[in-house]
Amino acid sequence: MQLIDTPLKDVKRVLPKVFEDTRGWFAETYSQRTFAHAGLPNKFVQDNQSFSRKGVLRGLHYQLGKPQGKLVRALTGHIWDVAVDLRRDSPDFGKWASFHLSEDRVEYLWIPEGFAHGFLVLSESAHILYKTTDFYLPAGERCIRWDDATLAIDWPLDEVDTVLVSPKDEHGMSFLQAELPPVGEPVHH
Ligand SMILES: Cc1cn([C@H]2C[C@H](O)[C@@H](COP(=O)(O)OP(=O)(O)O[C@H]3O[C@H](C)C(=O)[C@H](O)[C@H]3O)O2)c(=O)[nH]c1=O
Repeated sequence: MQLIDTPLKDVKRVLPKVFEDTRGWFAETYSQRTFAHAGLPNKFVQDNQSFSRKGVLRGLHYQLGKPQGKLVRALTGHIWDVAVDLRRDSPDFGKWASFHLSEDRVEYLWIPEGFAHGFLVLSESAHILYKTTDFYLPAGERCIRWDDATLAIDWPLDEVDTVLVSPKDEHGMSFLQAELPPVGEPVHH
């Protein structure tokens, strides 16, 4: 398994070893042992999967109270995935980075607790699978608007005809008003 650093401290691209043969390919896409050896968290308690059509934008979401580290993968389709560092004690506080996740490459994006996460679907549709390090806590859910002026994320809107955002996300907070994770959030794995 290969780990690749990203422009954001602690966000990693994770590429499991792929065994190709004349039939196709096989990969151990998750192994508690392999992740532990690589120094990645290996205690995931929930798997999520969402299906979205082209132009759907989900995010920017994070959770207070039970902060969730996320291991994100595109099973089908192609997304423009975004992580935003909300950790006030991080040198990358307020910084975002984007990543192409697609069915063409067996790749996870590891996004630690303390980040907001979102994605835009660029393909006709996409199935996104992600593992989380803590359970869903509806009362702890927070949303920062995808088009927040301070973050100024340059979503590739020219690659989609329309953008479909949930009513909840339409009413997200601005970055400057958002209730941010407490500093030094206990990171548990
Ligand atoms: C996140 C979640 C949602 N739900 C229920 C609550 C709603 O009735 C329904 C859809 O939820 P929501 O509209 O929040 O789904 P997304 O907009 O895809 O939210 C996710 O989108 C971004 C990209 C993320 O990184 C988060 O994992 C998550 O916030 O599923 C659950 O039952 N469990 C869960 O863990």
